[in-house]
Amino acid sequence: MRRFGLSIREKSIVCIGFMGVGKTTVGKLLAKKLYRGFVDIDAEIEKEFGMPIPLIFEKFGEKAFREKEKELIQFYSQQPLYVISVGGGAFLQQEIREICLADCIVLFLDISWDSWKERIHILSDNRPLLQGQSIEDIQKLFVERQEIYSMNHSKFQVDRFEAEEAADYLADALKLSWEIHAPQPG
Ligand SMILES: Nc1ncnc2c1ncn2[C@@H]1O[C@H](COP(=O)(O)OP(=O)(O)O)[C@@H](O)[C@H]1O
Ligand SMILES: O=C(O)C1=C[C@@H](OP(=O)(O)O)[C@@H](O)[C@H](O)C1
Ligand SMILES: [Mg+2]
Repeated sequence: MRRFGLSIREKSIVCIGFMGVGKTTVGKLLAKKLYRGFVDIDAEIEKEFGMPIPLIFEKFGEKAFREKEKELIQFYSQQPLYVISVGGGAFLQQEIREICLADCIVLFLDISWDSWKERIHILSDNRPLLQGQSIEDIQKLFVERQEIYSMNHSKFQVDRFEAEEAADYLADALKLSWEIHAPQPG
């Protein structure tokens, strides 16, 4: 069921963006800085299936993964005061986009292709959509996905920031915007 009437301070923050941009890492740090709960949807999916993501894809298929992803995001997006890191493909599903954009603060972590390429060697192992793909195919996916990430409330370019610095900046910026949007006395 939907919760209505959450103030901007209470709404959960949903981190979106391409695989490997740092949604899980930065989201976790941000939650700590804002004294919020943290949930990583991929980690929850792994717990529910009792196996890592590549095995879920292999045994049950991407469709089953996406169904569980939707179910969990529909639940957590209705909880107040979380930072929710979703997988890079979650926003492909219209129902996920709509519920997150309606009820949460959607934060797009963006990165340039040149910076992203430097991370590829640490990413392929547990990301089935990167496995066996040429760099050209991955770049195509990267470019195609920009359109779904453009549906956000706020965007942060992570390229030149360490995860800790990015979380610091984001926590300060969010707190400032909450001050600005706070109801004025009288
Ligand atoms: N700002 C950053 N600078 C450098 N490396 C980062 C940064 N954020 C995350 N990483 C590293 O990139 C990898 C992917 O990060 P992760 O948080 O899992 O991304 P995502 O959840 O978006 O797929 C991890 O090894 C992480 O340590
Ligand atoms: O972009 C995607 O379709 C996916 C991204 C992954 O999460 P991260 O974005 O956290 O790597 C994970 O959900 C799964 O491998 C599919
Ligand atoms: Mg992640």
